[in-house]
Amino acid sequence: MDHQQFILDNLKRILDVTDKSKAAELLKLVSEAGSTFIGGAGRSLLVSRFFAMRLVHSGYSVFMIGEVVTPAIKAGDLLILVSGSGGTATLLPFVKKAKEVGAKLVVISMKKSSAMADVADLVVQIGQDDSFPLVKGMPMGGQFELSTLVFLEGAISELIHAKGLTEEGMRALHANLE
Ligand SMILES: O=P(O)(O)OC[C@H]1O[C@](O)(CO)[C@@H](O)[C@@H]1O
Repeated sequence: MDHQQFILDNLKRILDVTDKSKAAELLKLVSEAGSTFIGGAGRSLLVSRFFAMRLVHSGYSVFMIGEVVTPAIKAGDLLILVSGSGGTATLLPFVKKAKEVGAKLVVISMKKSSAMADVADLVVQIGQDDSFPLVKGMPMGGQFELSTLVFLEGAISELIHAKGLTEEGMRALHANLE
């Protein structure tokens, strides 16, 4: 068995039924926001970090939830949560706080309805409701995490082309204390 091909085939199956127009809707909310706050749990958090870094390289004001220097979210800001289930208990207080202060909420999830999705301004559903059967070799949230990573990389490519961002310009915004 070709395990790399197996993974790529699964990601393609999921992304083929994902609504790609949601990428533009997501980017529009980021561009309209004061600052964008991003988070998730576990491997979903790691995927969200990939996206956050590229938004910084694209010139946006972005914070990861939970860093000691992360400021308060306020009206006009945007909260983006990556959560396959849309119900991870540790993230729900962030949803409540964002709503309380008048920030907008985007949930990137494999479910179109969940505790988070049901109160979101935008749900970016990766795949469809039946796109994530148990697959031996891609345990737990693996299918969601990797297909979300590719979806968000696609969104960044869309942004780069739309805004004419350059390699040099993005590199200049990359951390220089890394
Ligand atoms: O994406 P969800 O549903 O919020 O779940 C996050 C959980 O999934 C995992 O990423 C495992 O796949 C865990 O690390 C984490 O606890």
